[in-house]
Amino acid sequence: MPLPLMCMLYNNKLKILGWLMAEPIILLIEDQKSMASFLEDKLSQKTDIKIVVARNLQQAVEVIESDAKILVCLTDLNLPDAEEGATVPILRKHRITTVVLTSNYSEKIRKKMFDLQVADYVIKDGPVALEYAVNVCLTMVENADKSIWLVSKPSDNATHLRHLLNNQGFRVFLFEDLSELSKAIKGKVPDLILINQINELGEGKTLKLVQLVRYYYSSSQLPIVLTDGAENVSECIRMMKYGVNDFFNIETSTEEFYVRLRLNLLQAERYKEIEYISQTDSLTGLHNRRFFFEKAESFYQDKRLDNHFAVMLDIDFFKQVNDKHGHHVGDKAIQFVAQKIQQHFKKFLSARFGGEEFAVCGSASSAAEVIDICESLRKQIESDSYAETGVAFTISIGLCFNANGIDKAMSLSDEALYEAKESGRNKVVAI
Ligand SMILES: Nc1nc2c(ncn2[C@@H]2O[C@H](COP(=O)(O)OP(=O)(O)OP(=O)(O)O)[C@@H](O)[C@H]2O)c(=O)[nH]1
Repeated sequence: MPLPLMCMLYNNKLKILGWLMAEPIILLIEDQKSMASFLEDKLSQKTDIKIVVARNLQQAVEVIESDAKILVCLTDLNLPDAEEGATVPILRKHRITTVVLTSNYSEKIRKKMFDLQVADYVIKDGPVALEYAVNVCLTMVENADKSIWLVSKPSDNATHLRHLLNNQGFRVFLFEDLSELSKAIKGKVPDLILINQINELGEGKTLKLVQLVRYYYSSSQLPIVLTDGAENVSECIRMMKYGVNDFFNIETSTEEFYVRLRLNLLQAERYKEIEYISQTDSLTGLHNRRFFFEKAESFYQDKRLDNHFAVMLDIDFFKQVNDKHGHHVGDKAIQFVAQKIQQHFKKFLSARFGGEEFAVCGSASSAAEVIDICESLRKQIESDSYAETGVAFTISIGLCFNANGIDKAMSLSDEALYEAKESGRNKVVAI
């Protein structure tokens, strides 16, 4: 049922505390005005998600009971109407991922908070800690998009690990044996695999599992973390030589577990970013030349595929586009052609080679299919370029079929492109 809007005036700004429908928010519970606005500023510099500030437990409860979807809550440990973390059981009862901030360190309270399954417990002892608290909150929000495969037989330990992962907002999938996992790994992969105890799956099975995962994904692409007791440390270290990224001693603290997970996930994310940058042309988002040759090479060697084709294409008189209309219009023209190549050749491998030169290769059902695609691409550029980019231009296309290897394919399609240019441009030539 829609709730009425609830508002409060804070720092001369109107904060809306209720919505007509579920709106994702970050809830910040902090009684000190200056601290609340500092944290709110820091959060809003880093996210567009709405931040709702409550100054005490009563206001927080109003938000919790509204229709808002609370992605994460950053709460002060002591509030005027809730001392020593009395807010936390209420937040946890509503399954809200909770990060606790406190000014005084107490081991007893810290332990109590982790027993209440908070995602983190941060001591407000300076700007670095506050920055950390803000980053942790945002990491919790991002975790909702991350999946972790927990490999374990059902046990108390597995349930405990599952709770720890859920408290950090991860989506958790349980795998009880190797055969289940070997089927799943060929589909959508998780962000991390967590193996609960080395002998859980049976003698030698953990090594098989690690080898299986590593056959498909490197340790930079998909981290594997192993948890076990102190008695199995040497065996776990041995697994790290064969492809396990990290080992976590189950008897140590929850915080250590979370830090290790975060670092492993972060490393994999950074690797993905670097991999993407190294394979992609930044102007168009198409693959770059290096990636194209790497992929095309293996593709040409695949004997199961036939009807190989390779295309080279280039914008006609592109120098004039730049000279007459400026470099930024030239860039727009390149982006427009790239977008159309992606649409017309979406089943195939395409790339920008540099400048206004592009390439495509693949295995088609027939030569006629490829010639048709090239013709419709050429026609669309001719007819739509002016409306889309502010300058009318055309492209020339050269292509070849069944060449002996990608290098030969590229040089033949380049010859065909040269012929298309020499014989008047704005045409498709196949050799
Ligand atoms: N805007 C823009 N221009 C680029 C980029 N890379 C290369 N160029 C320009 O692309 C032009 C290439 O021109 P040419 O190779 O001489 O060929 P053309 O004028 O297209 O003539 P033909 O291919 O013979 O039809 C040069 O003016 C380069 O400066 C880029 O990333 N952006």
